[in-house]
Amino acid sequence: MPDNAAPPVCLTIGTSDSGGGAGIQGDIKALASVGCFTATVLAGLTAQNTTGVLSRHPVPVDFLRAQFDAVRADFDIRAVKVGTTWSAAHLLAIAELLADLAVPVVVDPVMVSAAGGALGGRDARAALIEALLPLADVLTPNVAEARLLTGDETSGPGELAQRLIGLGAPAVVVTSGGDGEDWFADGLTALRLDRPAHRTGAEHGAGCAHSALITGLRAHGLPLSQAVLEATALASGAVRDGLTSIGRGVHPVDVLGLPARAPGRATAV
Ligand SMILES: Nc1ncnc2c1ncn2[C@@H]1O[C@H](COP(=O)(O)OP(=O)(O)OP(=O)(O)O)[C@@H](O)[C@H]1O
Ligand SMILES: Cc1ncc(COP(=O)(O)O)c(N)n1
Repeated sequence: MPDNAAPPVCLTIGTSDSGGGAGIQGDIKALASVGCFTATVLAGLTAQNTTGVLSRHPVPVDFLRAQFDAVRADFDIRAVKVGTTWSAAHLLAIAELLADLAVPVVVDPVMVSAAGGALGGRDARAALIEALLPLADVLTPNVAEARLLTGDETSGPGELAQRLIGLGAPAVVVTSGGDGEDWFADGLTALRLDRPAHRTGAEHGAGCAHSALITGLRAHGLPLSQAVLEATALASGAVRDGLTSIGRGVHPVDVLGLPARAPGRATAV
């Protein structure tokens, strides 16, 4: 008999953030916050903190495959997030590995960090559009990434979302960070997602949390539109509650309510 209380397993394919706020580390926390267990496939490592990306080290594609095979052989994966993936070779391998895994795939095409460091090569653009978009459940770029992907340097998030649908994405959320205007489109509807814009300076990891939360909520079986609305509200709350005492740059978001978990503060269950 299926155990309905068992946490669904999600897989995140992306890159380590040594600063702990974004990337794979951010994904694990965001997925845990919505009751998911997370398996990880690393495509690369960064030497990074809240002030920026200091150094980077892609993982060889063969070793990416080995991680995927190990995880796939042992877990019932319910949803996948693809984050920072570095190169066309990594993206093509990921598309091949995911081709027969019939679960929602959330693609967050990360190319720049909140603190400004480059996180991907330009050759990745064509591979992402040709190989990964056809497998995606939803694509979640920010405005800068949507402009890079479409080559449209001037349009706002609503129009960029429509353009990405035109490039083959089945659904898109274009996020606008502190500008507060995110847009959802799925080919049938286009919707502005109203949410507050918080000025806490704690946005490091917001985009990673947002796409990981959509992934986790999809793993629980929520319809895409509901998963997007809930993830938007939760990611926005994580910026509002961000950890402004941590780091000297763009502070990390907090999806877990860490201050309330300190010894003596936690509510007894
Ligand atoms: N200043 C803010 N106030 C409220 N919510 C925010 C803020 N910044 C980010 N968010 C939340 O985080 C989500 C992602 O936002 P953002 O555009 O900053 O992502 P990003 O980090 O640029 O994305 P990517 O991972 O694609 O690089 C938004 O949908 C929103 O819910
Ligand atoms: C390894 C890695 N992946 C993704 C991001 C983007 O996160 P953000 O734009 O929220 O800083 C990052 N900074 N580092």
